[in-house]
Amino acid sequence: MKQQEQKHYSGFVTIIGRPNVGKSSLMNRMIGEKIAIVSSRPQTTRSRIMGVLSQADYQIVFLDTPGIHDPRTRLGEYMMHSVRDAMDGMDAVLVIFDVTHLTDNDLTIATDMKGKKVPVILALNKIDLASPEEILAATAKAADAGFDEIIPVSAKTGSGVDELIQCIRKQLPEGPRYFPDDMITDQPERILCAEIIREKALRHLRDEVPHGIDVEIMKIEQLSDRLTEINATVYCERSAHKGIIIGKNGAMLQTIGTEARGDIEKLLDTHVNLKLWVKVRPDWRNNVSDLKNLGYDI
Ligand SMILES: Nc1nc2c(ncn2[C@@H]2O[C@H](COP(=O)(O)OP(=O)(O)OP(=O)(O)O)[C@@H](O)[C@H]2O)c(=O)[nH]1
Repeated sequence: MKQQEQKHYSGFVTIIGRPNVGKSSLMNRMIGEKIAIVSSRPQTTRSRIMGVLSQADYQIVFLDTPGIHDPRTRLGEYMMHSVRDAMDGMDAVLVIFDVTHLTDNDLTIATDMKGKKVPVILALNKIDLASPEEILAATAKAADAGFDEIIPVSAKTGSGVDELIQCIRKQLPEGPRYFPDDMITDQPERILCAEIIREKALRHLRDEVPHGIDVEIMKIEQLSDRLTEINATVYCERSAHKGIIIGKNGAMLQTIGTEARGDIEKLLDTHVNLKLWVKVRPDWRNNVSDLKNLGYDI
């Protein structure tokens, strides 16, 4: 007797939230791999990053967008465009709030979304930092604001994450596998490598060098089955920053390089010979041709 074919569900889900609420962390937790970079500085995520979660009977394609914020520079405007684009053609929207910093302004998103006719799921993240009473109060506030599906989660501990995935899965229509099971992201390796280096740089330099850091991969060359050579340039806006990034006798750059190399070796599954340079590019964030050179699609 022919077995009845199992139904398959699939869809595109955009992730929206203010900077630093944990969008990248939550997506990484759901996908189970490190795709989006995570740092404690707001606005770490600059471009749309796709993550694919494939199971036997469903496939969820996530788009991680930059946080909602005021456009102040051209880069900021670009990020706002990504958020708007990310809403089009979506099967569901995942809104993420930080349960410890829930503002009335955040809650107006529920009203903004009402007209969109897309299922909206709210993840209240960072519940590991809140008491049960605080979580209950935040959930009640969000329900009053009009959110129908509210799931308290912690990207850090994983609590509530399975429930969140099931809630998203229930919103998906029947559909095909859009991507092969083993594909977890559409980001080219050079972007992932650049993001890893930028994450390490931001982690060590968060106070000394503000946001004007970017990384460009100049070369990725596979020298053998077991060794890849990567040359990358770290850009900063001021010459004073260059010295800080390099550090005393090159110590800071070496620390960034060593940490980045470890993560890149895991990602590429080969040994990596990583060479880093630091260059000053004044005002790169407002310069369209520099943004294009750095891979921003503007
Ligand atoms: N305690 C706790 N910290 C978290 C949790 N989720 C994220 N964080 C931390 O919050 C900070 C921001 O996390 P990200 O995932 O980079 O946040 P994001 O929303 O993607 O940030 P942008 O890229 O700036 O939009 C990092 O320091 C994370 O470690 C959580 O569930 N609990």
